[in-house]
Amino acid sequence: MNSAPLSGLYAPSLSLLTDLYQLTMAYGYWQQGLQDREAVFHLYFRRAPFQGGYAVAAGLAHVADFLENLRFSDDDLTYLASLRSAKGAPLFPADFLAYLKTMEFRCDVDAMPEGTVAFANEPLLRVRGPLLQAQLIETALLTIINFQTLIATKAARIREAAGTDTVLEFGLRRAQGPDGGLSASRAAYLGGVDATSNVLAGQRFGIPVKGTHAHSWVMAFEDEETAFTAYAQAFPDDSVFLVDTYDTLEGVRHAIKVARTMRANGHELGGIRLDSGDLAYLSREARELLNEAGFPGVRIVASNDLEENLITSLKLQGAKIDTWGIGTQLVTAYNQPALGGVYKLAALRKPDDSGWDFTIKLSEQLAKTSTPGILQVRRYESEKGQPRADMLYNTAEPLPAQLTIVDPLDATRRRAVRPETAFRELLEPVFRQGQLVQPLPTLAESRTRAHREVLALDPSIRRFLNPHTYPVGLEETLHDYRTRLIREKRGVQGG
Ligand SMILES: Nc1ncnc2c1ncn2[C@@H]1O[C@H](COP(=O)(O)OP(=O)(O)OP(=O)(O)O)[C@@H](O)[C@H]1O
Ligand SMILES: O=P(O)(O)OC[C@H]1O[C@H](OP(=O)(O)OP(=O)(O)O)[C@H](O)[C@@H]1O
Ligand SMILES: O=C(O)c1cccnc1
Ligand SMILES: [Mg+2]
Repeated sequence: MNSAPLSGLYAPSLSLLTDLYQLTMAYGYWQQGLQDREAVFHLYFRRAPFQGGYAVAAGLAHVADFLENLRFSDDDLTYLASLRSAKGAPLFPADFLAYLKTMEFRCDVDAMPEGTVAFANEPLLRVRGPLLQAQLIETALLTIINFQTLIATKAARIREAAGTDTVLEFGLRRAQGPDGGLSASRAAYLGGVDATSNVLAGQRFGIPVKGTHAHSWVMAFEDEETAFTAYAQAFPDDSVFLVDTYDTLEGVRHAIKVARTMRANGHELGGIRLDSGDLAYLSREARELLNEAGFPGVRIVASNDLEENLITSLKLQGAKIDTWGIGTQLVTAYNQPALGGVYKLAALRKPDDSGWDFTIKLSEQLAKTSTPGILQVRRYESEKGQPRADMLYNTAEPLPAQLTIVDPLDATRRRAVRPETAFRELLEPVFRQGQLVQPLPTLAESRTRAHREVLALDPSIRRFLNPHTYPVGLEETLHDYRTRLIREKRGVQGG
């Protein structure tokens, strides 16, 4: 069993997609009789990626798929039974494994729909249910949501830079392995690219697939013109010629020559691709050559280690590029290869079932201290639908009539909410008692949402350099409660 088949990616038996400590804690909870104590966890990140001002939530569809299929197969249990303690005894006793065998997922999950714009410290997802189960799923939820949210956010930034130009994702060859590539293609599409070169992603997720040809195609023929002619023969209406194998502008001239023959035969060349050199200069020169030759409709595709800042710079330089092909920088999130999303316990049912104990994780840094409660995120919006401020509040406590939002890092910064301000509640029911409440949005719908939500943000929050911090605060009574809890846990008797 040294090479499990890759074809099983996202297939039913991913129940062991977890860190060992989730299972050892599960056994411990079970041994202590705590397995069914009701618990609430929140999944959130503490800082938006890429030093940006926002993130695009992604991955929920795969989380739902994982949770719907969460059950331990005989193979899973056989494997767990084979694990040994330091002294060689079984790590997990047979009666615990028997418990896992019959266990059925029955948590409630509320989450931001995919494509929702999210900010630091806001729960993207909330899990409520038996402690053992809610804990057990931590790692799978984080690995799915951290990566897809990261890549969807990168794609949204690239979309921002590219404006209405076409963006193609070319990353599979440089992705973090086959699953990295597959997840990245999905998240990149959700975040705003138009198509992918990844055919498996096209098949699995219905993403449009697109592409040109490689240098090796040109090198396989005696000269460039022959290579272009041959490609046009194979794809008379779908040809984009890569022109930089030998000399880029010579390549453009060869492309024009072949394009003339194509036109004489009733076909049009789709585009040319530039993959090296000064893309601003070469694209301008190529555009002029193509226009002069009567081919203003032939598109110019550019690729070569592109990302949002380069696209912005090339546009400022007057580059004449219609389509951006982006690989490595997008699918590996090159400049920030991980999102630090975390999953924290925020409430536990009292042992006598008389109410909740709200829990907090302290940190030296106030920014890393968690927020207790059963949280909801309320987004206040202007009449035009522009987000103004987000408020986290505890749904387990009554809300006061007059709402005030407090900045958790500086309690002197507060704003009163005018009662007539429109708002949306961002966490929506996804699972109840382990059952999917309703079908999730399609990938295309989530992509539309992402586009709409990012564009609704003020440009000061979207900009790449030193973006403005979007206001996210705690409802005042929650803030006061959290402050009290921090004092108590630190052993300080506060008023
Ligand atoms: N006008 C430009 N302004 C800023 N950066 C550019 C410009 N044109 C290209 N670049 C970027 O500069 C980097 C280096 O380009 P260059 O063509 O030298 O790279 P290369 O990968 O070595 O090319 P080759 O395939 O010929 O080896 C790439 O990331 C490319 O996208
Ligand atoms: O640069 P990326 O954003 O990752 O885009 C994908 C790259 O993959 C292809 O070639 P490859 O890099 O394999 O070879 P090349 O650089 O010699 O063209 C393509 O020509 C791009 O350069
Ligand atoms: O179709 C292309 O042009 C392509 C595909 C993958 C990587 N680079 C380019
Ligand atoms: Mg390259």
